[in-house]
Amino acid sequence: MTDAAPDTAAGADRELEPEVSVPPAVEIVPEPEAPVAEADPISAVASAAETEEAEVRVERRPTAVDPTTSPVVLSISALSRRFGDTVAVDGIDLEVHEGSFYGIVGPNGAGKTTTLSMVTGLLRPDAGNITVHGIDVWSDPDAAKRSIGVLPDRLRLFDRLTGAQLLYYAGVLRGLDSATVRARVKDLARAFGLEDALNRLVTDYSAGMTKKVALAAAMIHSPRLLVLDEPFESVDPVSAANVIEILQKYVAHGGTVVLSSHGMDLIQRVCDHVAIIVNGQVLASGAVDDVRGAGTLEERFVELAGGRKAAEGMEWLHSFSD
Ligand SMILES: Nc1ncnc2c1ncn2[C@@H]1O[C@H](COP(=O)(O)OP(=O)(O)OP(=O)(O)O)[C@@H](O)[C@H]1O
Repeated sequence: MTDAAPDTAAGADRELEPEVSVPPAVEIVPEPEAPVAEADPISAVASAAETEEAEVRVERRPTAVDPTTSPVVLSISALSRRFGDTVAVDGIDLEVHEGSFYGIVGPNGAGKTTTLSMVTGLLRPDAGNITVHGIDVWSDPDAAKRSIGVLPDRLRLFDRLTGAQLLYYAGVLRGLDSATVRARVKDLARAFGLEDALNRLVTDYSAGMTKKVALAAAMIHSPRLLVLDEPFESVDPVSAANVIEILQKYVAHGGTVVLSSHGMDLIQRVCDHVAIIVNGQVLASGAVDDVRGAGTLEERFVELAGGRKAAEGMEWLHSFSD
C-alpha cells in the first residue's frame, strides 16, 4: 500500500475530468489461480452495466472452485471483543474457503460489524486469531490487508473529493499505476451506474450512491477477499442486482466474498455458506441449505434469534393525542 504511484488525488481530478483515455478491458477480478468458469475474464463490470436489462432477481451460481473443499482464505478462531461491560463478540470461530460467497446474518447488535472490523484490521481484538491467506491480520497487517478489499460500516469517506477523485485515490493508494486506475474507474463507474456522478462531490451523493462508490473503491485493486458490511443497505433493487452479478463473476473466478446483510432472502439465494451470529456467538454455520434445513433461512434465523416480540404495551400509539 505504501508503494503508491506518484500521482495525487488532486492530479486525478485533472486527469479524469475531461475525458478518460481507456486501455483495453481491465479485470476487476483476482488473478485466477483456479481454472476459470467462463471464457471471458470479466467484463463483469461491463456486462453488469446494462442496467435496464439486468435481472433483478438473481440466484446462486456455480463457481470455479468448490467452496467446501478449496483452500481456506479466512480463518477466525476464538475471536472476542468487549466494549466496557458489553460483550460484542464472544469466541467466534469461522472458516471461509476460496471461491465462497459467505453471508453473515444476525439481529441488530449481534456483533457482525465488530467481527468484520476485526477481520479487516480496523479494530483490535481482545483475544483470538484471524488469518487471511495464512497471514495473521494483527501481527502482519500490511501484508494481510493487501489482499483484502473492505466496505466498512458507517462509511467515513473523503467526501470532499469527487467520485472520480475518490476512486483514483483508492487505486493509487493500493499501488496501481495511473493508466490502470483510470481504466478501472471507468469500468466501475459504468458497472455501478455512477458515470454521470463521477465529477460530483461524494458529499452530494445519495446514500445508495455513496454505498456504491465505496464498494467500487473496495474492489479497485482486485483483491482476493472482499469483506462487505451491509453492501446492499440503501441500494435500489436494480443496482443491487448489478452489484450481485459483479460479485458472482468475481467469485466465479476464484475471489471470495464475505458480506453481512439483513436480507435473508438475498443471502439464501446468493450465498453458498452462511453464519448466524446471535449475542456475539455463532449459533449456526455451514452451507446455506444445511443451515436452513427444511425451512427458509429467515425461519431458521427467527428461531435462533429468539423469535418476534409481540407489540404489547404500545396501545398509546393508536390513541392519537390530537
Ligand atoms: N465502539 C463501540 N463502543 C461501545 N459499544 C459498541 C461499539 N461498537 C459496537 N458496540 C456494541 O457491540 C455490540 C455489537 O455491535 P455491532 O455493531 O457489532 O452489531 P451488528 O451485529 O453489526 O448490529 P447491526 O445489525 O445493528 O448493524 C452492540 O451491543 C453494540 O452496542
